[in-house]
Amino acid sequence: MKELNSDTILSVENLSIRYRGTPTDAVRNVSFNLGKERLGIVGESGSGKSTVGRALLKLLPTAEIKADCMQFRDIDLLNTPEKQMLKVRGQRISMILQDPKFSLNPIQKCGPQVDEAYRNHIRCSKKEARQRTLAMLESVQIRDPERVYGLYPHEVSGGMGQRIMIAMMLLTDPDVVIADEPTSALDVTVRLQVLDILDALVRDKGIGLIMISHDLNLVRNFCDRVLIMYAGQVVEALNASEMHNARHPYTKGLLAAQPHIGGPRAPLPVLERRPEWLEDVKVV
Ligand SMILES: Nc1ncnc2c1ncn2[C@@H]1O[C@H](COP(=O)(O)OP(=O)(O)OP(=O)(O)O)[C@@H](O)[C@H]1O
Repeated sequence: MKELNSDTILSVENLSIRYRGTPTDAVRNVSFNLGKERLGIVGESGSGKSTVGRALLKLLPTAEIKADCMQFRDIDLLNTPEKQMLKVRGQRISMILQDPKFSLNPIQKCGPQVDEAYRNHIRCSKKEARQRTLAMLESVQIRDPERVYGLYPHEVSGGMGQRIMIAMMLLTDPDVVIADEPTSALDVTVRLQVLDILDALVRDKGIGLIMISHDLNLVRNFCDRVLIMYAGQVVEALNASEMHNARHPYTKGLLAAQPHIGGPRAPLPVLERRPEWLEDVKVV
């Protein structure tokens, strides 16, 4: 196992993943470190972003995961038995998914679901869990937590549902949060509120946030660093503020394909893809 320096929470080296029964790796030789920062993983649909996120939590029962290193603090995630993974998952590394509708149980009120998640990890009375839930709901800017506690998932808006999911994920003070398209199902103003909450987690609690998205502009404006994925590989890693200096032709193509409001009217360029980009990838 590697000795991680104090700034590194998570370290991944040459991660490759192949789904059983498929002829090629869905993810190949992906490497990155995560500190107390916002790391974006961006790429088109099918490029392997979510597969990387799920692999970190070993949530891929139908895939083979190989890596030279996949380490969270002093835990070797690759070789950790499932029993210990249960303590890592949801407690020290949490995940938020795109649409709260699919994550919340439709036939149970929202508050008790959060209580239950807490009591799965921490031994405490129902009353203590309820108090913790209400405090967490308040911390994600839900103004009337008592009322929201008693609502069913279909009675809350998408933005409220996503905040409930974030509250659920924060219960155990995780060190790493993997947010997989957390705002794609939300409208623009609610999206900003949710990003604000995630941003505060990095600033105030010092978590490491992995933001998975296909939205280059969102990642560019929100994250500190960005990994660009193309067909299962990271082809470029950049500081978000240096995006305009991208060197890989795929990243340049993605940037050129962004529409500019107010600019001269012109057809958007077609995104070029070349098979040779996948041979001998050196992350630039
Ligand atoms: N359970 C599975 N079995 C087989 N192949 C899969 C499975 N899940 C994903 N894949 C394949 O792995 C590749 C990467 O998929 P993944 O969902 O990680 O991409 P993504 O970049 O997150 O895409 P999206 O933005 O659409 O979610 C795709 O080719 C996909 O078809």
